[in-house]
Order: sequence, then structure tokens, then C-alpha cells
Amino acid sequence: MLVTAPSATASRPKVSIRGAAKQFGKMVALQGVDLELQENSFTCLLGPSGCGKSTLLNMIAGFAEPSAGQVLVDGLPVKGPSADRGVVFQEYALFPWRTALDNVAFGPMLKGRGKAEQQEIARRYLALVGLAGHEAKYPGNLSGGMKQRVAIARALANDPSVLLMDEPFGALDAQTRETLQEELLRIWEQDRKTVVFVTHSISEAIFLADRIVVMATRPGAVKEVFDVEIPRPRERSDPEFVRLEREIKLLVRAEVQKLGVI
Ligand SMILES: Nc1ncnc2c1ncn2[C@@H]1O[C@H](COP(=O)(O)OP(=O)(O)OP(=O)(O)O)[C@@H](O)[C@H]1O
Repeated sequence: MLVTAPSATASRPKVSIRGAAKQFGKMVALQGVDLELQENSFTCLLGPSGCGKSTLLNMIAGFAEPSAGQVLVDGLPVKGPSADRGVVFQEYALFPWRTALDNVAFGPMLKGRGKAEQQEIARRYLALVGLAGHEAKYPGNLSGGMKQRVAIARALANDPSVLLMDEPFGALDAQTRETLQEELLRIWEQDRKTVVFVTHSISEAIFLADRIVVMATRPGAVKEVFDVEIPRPRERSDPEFVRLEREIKLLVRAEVQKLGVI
């Protein structure tokens, strides 16, 4: 008889943020942030400009250290960047002198994979993001949406367990943005990761996320967390979608008003 011991990790969150704060000189960018992100969950960070979304993402990525508190991944403090945490930024950050294939093969190359394997991995991930046939193109010859697909493929080619995305679709036109949202969900359903996705768009957050963390400003902190239980694929005209959008809009507007911007 096969006896399966209860997994010690079954209830352990993938990412834990405990009392995290971040100061830049005297400026308190984040204060008292507590969040637990379950493995394979999709979390969106939402809030007005300057509330610390990127700072929080950068602390999970290991690009910035908390001034107080802890950021843990798999129960261990984050000490710096890791190939297990892939990052996608708004600006594609591709190497212009490398083809799409060689951009995606970069991570596997750093990991010391042989040339044939690097290319095989890169082809596979380019196909996953819908770019089969575009392997030999340089970033300069790709549209914004295609560049962002390459950036996603490049992050996925390291097979990270955490995918951190900082307004990845912010620079795209509305139509391309919606297509890439659908594609991202398709990829996430196929190749599960713990995703943390920063956005300014309430509709994008409701379309994508299991949980939406709405942040407060001055200092940046968690204001409210919403579990989105609308079944996928989500329709933006769904009454629950519209209701939630309105509720979150009021919350975010209150934060923007605090800043005296409107
Ligand atoms: N390296 C830094 N040095 C000094 N201040 C910083 C630094 N990084 C961020 N800040 C400040 O910390 C605060 C939070 O910035 P952050 O970029 O995290 O906000 P955000 O919510 O991501 O904003 P946006 O939506 O505009 O990208 C801002 O006031 C910003 O000016």
C-alpha cells in the first residue's frame, strides 16, 4: 500500500511578505506589508503611481532589499535575483543585437546548456508565445506586442517557479494588450507559475487575477485584497466583473485623491 505522507509544504505559501518596509533615504515607500501568495496563484498589484508596486515586485525579485521585515520565497529569505524568479518589464529589455531565438536562448546559455539544447528550449518557448517562424528576426523588426512575447518567452525559458511582471502590457495598444492578456492566461494554465503582475488597469487585473492587492499611498501599504472568483474566461461585461471594477475604481480613486492629483 502506498502511504503518502502529508506534504510539509502543502500549506506553505510560495511567497511570504512579512512586515516589509522600504525606505529610500527619509522617504517611506512601503510600510507594514504582509502578504502570502500561494503556489501557482496569479496576483495583481494595483494602485496609483508611486504606491510602491514596483518596489514590492523588486523586493520579491531580489533587486531591492526590505529596510525592515522579510520577503521569503519557499520559506527562505530572498538574498538577490535568481533564475527561479523570472522578470518581465514594460520596456522589453531585449538585446537588440540578438535574434528573437538568441534572446530567449540567453538564460539557458547562462545555465551552461549546450548550443543545441539552448536553441531547442528557445524554439519551444517562442512557439508557446505564438512566435514560431519569427526566430531569426531582430527586435528592431518586431512589433511591440511581438517584442513583449519574446520578453515573456525569455523569462519562461529559465523555467522559473515565480514570474514577476511589471506593467508588461502597459506600452501596448488596447487590442494587442487584450490579446496578450488572453495568451498569458493560456500559458499560465499550461505551465503553472506563481505570477505577480503589476498593473494600473483595474480591468486587466480583474481579467487576469485570482487575487487583487489594492495598494494605498503615502506610505505604500496594502489597502484591500480581493479574491476574484469569476470563472475564466472572464467577460468584461459580466455583471460581477462590472460590479468589482466599480468597487475597486472607487478605492483607487480615493488613493489618487489623497495625492491631490485630481
Ligand atoms: N531607487 C529609488 N530611489 C528613491 N526613491 C525611489 C526609488 N525607487 C522608487 N522610489 C520612490 O518610491 C515610491 C514608490 O515607487 P514605485 O516605483 O515602487 O511605485 P509604483 O507604484 O510602482 O509607481 P508607478 O505606478 O508609477 O510605476 C515613489 O515615491 C518613488 O519615487
